[in-house]
Amino acid sequence: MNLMENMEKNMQTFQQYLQSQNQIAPELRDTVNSVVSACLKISANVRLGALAGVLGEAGTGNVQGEAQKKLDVIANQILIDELKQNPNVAGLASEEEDDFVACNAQGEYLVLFDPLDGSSNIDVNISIGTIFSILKKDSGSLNTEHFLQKGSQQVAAGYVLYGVQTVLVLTLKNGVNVFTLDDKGVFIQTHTNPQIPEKTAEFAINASNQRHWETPVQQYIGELLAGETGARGKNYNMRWVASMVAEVHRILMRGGVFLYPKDQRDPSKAGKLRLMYEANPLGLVVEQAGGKITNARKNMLEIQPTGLHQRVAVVLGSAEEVERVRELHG
Ligand SMILES: O=P(O)(O)OC[C@H]1O[C@](O)(COP(=O)(O)O)[C@@H](O)[C@@H]1O
Ligand SMILES: [Mg+2]
Ligand SMILES: [Mg+2]
Repeated sequence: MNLMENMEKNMQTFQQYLQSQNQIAPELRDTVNSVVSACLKISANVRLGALAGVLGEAGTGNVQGEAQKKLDVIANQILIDELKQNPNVAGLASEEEDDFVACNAQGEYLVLFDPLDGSSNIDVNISIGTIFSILKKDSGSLNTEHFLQKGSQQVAAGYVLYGVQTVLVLTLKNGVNVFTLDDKGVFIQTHTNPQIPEKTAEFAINASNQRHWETPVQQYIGELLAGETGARGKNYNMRWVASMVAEVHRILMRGGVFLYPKDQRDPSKAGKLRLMYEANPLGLVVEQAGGKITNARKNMLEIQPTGLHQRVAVVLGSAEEVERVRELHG
């Protein structure tokens, strides 16, 4: 079936979808729209890569001591410029900014984002993405406390995956919708309410860290690797893209379990991934699609944040596997 025939099957554009969501405030819809507009601009840069001179190192580092790629910096600036222009946005927080950035005093919403997730894949043409979380701002002059809300309080969240196809995945807390970027630069709705199956036989973990894992993770992965001869009684396959956003999309489309556990490389760190702009927004998408997300002990979305750049252990995906990991952690 070609694109025209597909369009005739009443597939709606992202704009039509957003306008139809009148259960949410117009100001929130407008905020979501600004994030998506910024992602379209990021997508244009990602797509051209070396032709636009945007690959390679920026030569700078972020607050977390990570080297920034040129595209990390470009994507961050595109989002900041777009969001500052929107009167509904009170402030933003980004992986690439030390502190929050105040936007418009009268704004009611806060946007938190990882401008580009999967930085190690930028220069090698493997899927990367922008992850975003939107919170409602409480009254008072803007301070860090306004941002430190539990994941369950997010009012919208999602990601744009710059992959083989560019897809926008959005939840407004009434399920999940997936939109695919067409050849005219328009997002068209392509999946409504995908469901993550409860059971799976596919897992994702960076196995090069095995010697640093804690006992419950060693035990869990041991069970999976034992396959049909072990306690789980079935064979498992493994995938590791090294872009969490791409792993989550695979899990959204066909199930699976993803782990980035706490390990002993740096015992002072609770994990590698960040709660506010990686785990929470992707967690809301996963939960809205029937999956689960935990820090191996409790529901991710019920963790009270203590810092904008707080790190967490992450286990997410098909419910049966996430529950097994939690069980092994006692
Ligand atoms: O290189 P590692 O340790 O496997 O880590 C990969 C993980 O790091 C991340 O790239 C972290 O995100 P950033 O690229 O935004 O820093 C995740 O997307 C991914 O799952
Ligand atoms: Mg990231
Ligand atoms: Mg990043």
